[in-house]
Amino acid sequence: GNQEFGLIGLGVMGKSLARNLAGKGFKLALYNRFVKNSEEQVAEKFIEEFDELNDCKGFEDLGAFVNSLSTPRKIFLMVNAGKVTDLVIEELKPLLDKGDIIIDGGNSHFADTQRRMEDLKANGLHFIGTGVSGGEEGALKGPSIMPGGDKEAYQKIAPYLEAIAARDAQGNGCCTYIGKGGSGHFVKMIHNGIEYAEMQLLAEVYALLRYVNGLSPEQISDELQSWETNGLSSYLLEITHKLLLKKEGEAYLVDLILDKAGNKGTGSWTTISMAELGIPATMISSALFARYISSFKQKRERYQKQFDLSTTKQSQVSTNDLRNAYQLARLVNHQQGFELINEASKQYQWELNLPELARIWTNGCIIRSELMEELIGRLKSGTDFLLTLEKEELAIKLEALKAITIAGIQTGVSLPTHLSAMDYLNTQLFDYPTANIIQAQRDFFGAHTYKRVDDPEGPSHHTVWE
Ligand SMILES: O=C(O)[C@H](O)[C@@H](O)[C@H](O)[C@H](O)COP(=O)(O)O
Repeated sequence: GNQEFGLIGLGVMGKSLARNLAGKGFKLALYNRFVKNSEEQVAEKFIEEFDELNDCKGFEDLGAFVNSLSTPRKIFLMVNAGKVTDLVIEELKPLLDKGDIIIDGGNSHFADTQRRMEDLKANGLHFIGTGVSGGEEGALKGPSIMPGGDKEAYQKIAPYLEAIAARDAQGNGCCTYIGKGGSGHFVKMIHNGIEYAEMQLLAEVYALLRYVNGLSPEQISDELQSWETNGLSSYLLEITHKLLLKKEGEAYLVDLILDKAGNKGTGSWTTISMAELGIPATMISSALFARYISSFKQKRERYQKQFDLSTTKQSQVSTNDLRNAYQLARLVNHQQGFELINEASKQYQWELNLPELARIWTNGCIIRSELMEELIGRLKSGTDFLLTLEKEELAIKLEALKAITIAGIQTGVSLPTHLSAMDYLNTQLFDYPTANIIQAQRDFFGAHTYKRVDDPEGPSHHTVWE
């Protein structure tokens, strides 16, 4: 066939990516399985809707779709992660020829991607697991793309992915070969983890301004907008100050939204991965668990009703402190996220290029921000971003974070990510050992032994404690 690139799955992201690709002049074959009880042919109907899709061909027959593609075939899957992805791959396998390339753009788990890669390799087929970030609008106008897997195969699809990607400050595509195996989906997973904590930090800032300072959503929106000029600009800050202005009649829409946060899995995968890799990205796990706690709405209501405790009236929090605390907590969040990626790169021998990863996250993706621009440089000297701070600057921001977390504790306003940033910093910056007690307790009940401070590299010791 003559169609140069195939795309399977015309959901929200699939349609946006197809229009983006076609808008760049690529001749696409589009496939969407038959939708029950609907006469319409999804792909054909979609093609009729948009001029830029004129050179595209739509299919409901997978065989015809495959035959319409020039070889080696390049087929992009934008279907739900998990079983659906395996199903589509199983249907495709017998129709493909050696050297053909399947690209999975869904939010797949990196272990599934590695499994699929090995299975398809055994059939002479290439598999690229790629993170795609930016939501519906990003996919249409330029997402951030994180492809991992077979480098040779990537060279063959790079022209398509790099053409549709967002542009960084130098005009280069926010798409780069991430590394071997499931590394593309792994870094996308961590992207989402960092996203969770960034979103939660902003929700906590909102809570203090709303419930302690008594500001209206509009006033909070103004305050957050003013932060954009203080090196804090980010996509998430921007959408947060925008959504606070949305009204339904006289009511603010945010006041009509039930406070039970959903999740689709990448945050929990990140939390499992940090436990396996031994990297305490505490802010991400705190953000995930904040969503879990929020989902137990009735239980929370029962507690509030049964105990009806009053909280200490706290004077206003200083917005200066709030901004400084937020800035420091964001740095901790990004440091923890990149430490996790760095450790995975070592343990899984992926040799990831972290400054380059930060570069493709400067635009198109959900965590794009001014800070990410700065991190490109900082990552050249490792992931210890905190160490690059001036002592005075750190001391000022630490005082602010302390004031903010105390305000939360005083008033009962839950601040899980600000608090985990505060505690993470306390453990790093101040020498109040407690793990010696843990070691003694472990040795007491399980003879697990311990090292001695006067001989840290020496033998392990066991004590008969009683
Ligand atoms: O980078 C992105 O474009 C988003 O992160 C995208 O992948 C999706 O919106 C998340 O999966 C939402 O995740 P939750 O449903 O878990 O919040």
